[in-house]
Amino acid sequence: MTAASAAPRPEKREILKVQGLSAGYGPMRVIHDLDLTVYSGERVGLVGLNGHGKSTLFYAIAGLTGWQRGSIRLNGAEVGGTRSQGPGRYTHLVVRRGLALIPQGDEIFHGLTVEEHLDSGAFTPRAWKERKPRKDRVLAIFPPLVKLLKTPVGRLSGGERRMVSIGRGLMADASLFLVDEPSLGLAPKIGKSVMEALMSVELGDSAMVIAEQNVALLEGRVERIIGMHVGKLKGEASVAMGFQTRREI
Ligand SMILES: Nc1ncnc2c1ncn2[C@@H]1O[C@H](COP(=O)(O)OP(=O)(O)OP(=O)(O)O)[C@@H](O)[C@H]1O
Repeated sequence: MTAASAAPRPEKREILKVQGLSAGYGPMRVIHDLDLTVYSGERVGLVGLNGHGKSTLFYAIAGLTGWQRGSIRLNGAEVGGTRSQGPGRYTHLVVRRGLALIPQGDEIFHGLTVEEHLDSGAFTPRAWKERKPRKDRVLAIFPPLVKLLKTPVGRLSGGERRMVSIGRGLMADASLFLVDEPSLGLAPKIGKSVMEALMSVELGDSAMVIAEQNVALLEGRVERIIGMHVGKLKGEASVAMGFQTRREI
């Protein structure tokens, strides 16, 4: 296709707009007055050391922290505000607005098969209707799972379980995928291949934020890397534009 006949790139859209977000658990404030915007089609790395609030930011977006205040707009709709009725109370509404959270530590069920896990990720009516082509796409991203579809996940290796956990998240009909430390606990080579698989996901109009402690796994692979330090964001740099990524973590 020539440049002249190529379809114009769609305008990038604000998928997530976080403004003035603070969040924590009980008396503890983990996230401090944080702002973040994520656009359609981009993969953003969120890098920070253990305990600096990456998971808490994801939980706050999902409405799973003990408390939070500030604005979180997902696909233009406010899903933030002050939550006083307990973690998880509004999470289904955030999910309906387009969130898929792929949690740290897999959260899988040992007795269920790989296929049952993948199908469980297609829980909205639209995703369920399209689950066959969705599953094919996930299996193309994680080919080792093809032969394991009928195997209970309790029998899989750590790397295979991570593929199942991420694959289940990718089955969702979501526009924002939050992936929490996909390489955690894996051998370096396996962690790298899981990260490469995430990079091969066709985002289309959706977006992905990947929390990771190891900046080297993200460098040169994502559009932006944002450092997180004691509950605040810092050190944003565009790697795709050829700038040197800062290691402010
Ligand atoms: N459910 C919870 N209840 C109370 N405190 C929590 C809870 N989850 C996390 N914390 C605390 O919040 C702080 C930030 O933790 P968080 O898990 O968000 O950091 P992180 O950057 O994701 O690091 P990690 O790699 O450990 O997940 C830590 O002090 C942690 O102990």
